[in-house]
Amino acid sequence: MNQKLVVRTEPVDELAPLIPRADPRHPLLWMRRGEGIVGHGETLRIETSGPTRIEDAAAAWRSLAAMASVDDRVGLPGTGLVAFGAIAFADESAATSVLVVPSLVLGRREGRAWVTRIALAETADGAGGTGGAAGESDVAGHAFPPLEIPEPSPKRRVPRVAFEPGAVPPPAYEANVAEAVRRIDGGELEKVVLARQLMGELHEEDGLRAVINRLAEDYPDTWVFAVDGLIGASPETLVRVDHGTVSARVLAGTTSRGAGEASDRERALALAASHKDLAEHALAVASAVQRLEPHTARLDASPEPFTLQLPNLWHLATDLKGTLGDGSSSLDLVSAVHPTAAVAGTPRLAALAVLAELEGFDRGRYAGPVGWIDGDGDGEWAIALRCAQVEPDGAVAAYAGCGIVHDSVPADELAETLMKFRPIVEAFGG
Ligand SMILES: C=C(O[C@H]1C=CC=C(C(=O)O)[C@@H]1O)C(=O)O
Repeated sequence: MNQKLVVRTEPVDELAPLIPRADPRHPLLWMRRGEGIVGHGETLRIETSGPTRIEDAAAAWRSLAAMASVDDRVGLPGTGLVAFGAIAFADESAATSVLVVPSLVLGRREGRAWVTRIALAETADGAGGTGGAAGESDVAGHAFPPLEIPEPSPKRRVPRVAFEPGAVPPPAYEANVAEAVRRIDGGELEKVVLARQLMGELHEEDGLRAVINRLAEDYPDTWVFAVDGLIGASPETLVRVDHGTVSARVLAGTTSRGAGEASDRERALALAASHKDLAEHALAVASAVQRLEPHTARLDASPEPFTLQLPNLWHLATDLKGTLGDGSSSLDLVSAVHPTAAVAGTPRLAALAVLAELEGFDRGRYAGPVGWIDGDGDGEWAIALRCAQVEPDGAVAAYAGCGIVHDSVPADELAETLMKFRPIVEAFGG
């Protein structure tokens, strides 16, 4: 007996707001501006690790999807077969990379709402399904349990997690930045992104839904995610594939918000004119373009970086848009672009070596790809920034890092990590 996935998506009346319907203990969620998908249960998971973790996940997903029988009566991004994914940053990380296929997905997009059910079914002949019309009849023959849509739960206060410096406390971070600048000046590399960690403990087992809710309320324009304990609100789209179109948003270069309107505008203007930030940004754009180009028939970048306003800071941003040239899935493109110079540096290998040496801790899934993929390979992936990994024992590790170039100043970079920690620390009640 072989097994294959049977999938049915059907329209339902409004599901808004989505977050109160998420699982409070094991939330699975991908959302921006109130739209997105929430997963419940786990029909199966794919776990990978090591240098080929993304390619292995992409290949496993391709064969699973090819065998699935899908009856999708809505046909929007995020309907039909989907998996939520979180990928470790480094080849040598001890953290696993996962694709989680839920048993129930609740989704909202473009004013429409849907429910997807995903189950494993035995195939008597061992041959599996082939999708299409035959696949649909397989779904029709499958007895899904009666549909139970989780009711929204009342809003709760966020849990209180007290964060302490973890790996690379502030003085060590400043020393790392100074050392990175020395190496850059010595010609070893052009840019390296150095991170540090905060640690805390979550004592409320079912407190994560409130954390996610706070992130979504405070940072509605970011990708709010929860996948296998990785929780965050990232402004950076690593890559998005939708019916042959490809897009990405590259971020690098940061400044604080001003206190009043005039000073805020001045800060944004200064960022847009800062040689240091423009240089840091250009390297991040170049790395993404160079890696995406071989897979696209066309790829356009916004001509000048623009300033992206977030509640906690300003970023320099460049949007990339293009068309797919080679039938890559979104995970294939994730594999091509990760890690960009926004989270590693330039040249890539030299930067990875320097960051591993200076940081000296395992980033886990921080700065790795996080998102979802569907049965056709389309999907949306962000870089896991402004995030924390919550372990089953309640340990919470939050991360933030900065791009270091030749004129970086250690105290300024340390201050920048504080700005970047703000969303996740506040969401945990800090
Ligand atoms: C590495 C992080 O941010 C990256 C993304 C945007 C801006 C960045 C910067 O200005 O340094 C970083 O490259 C982080 O938030 O931990």
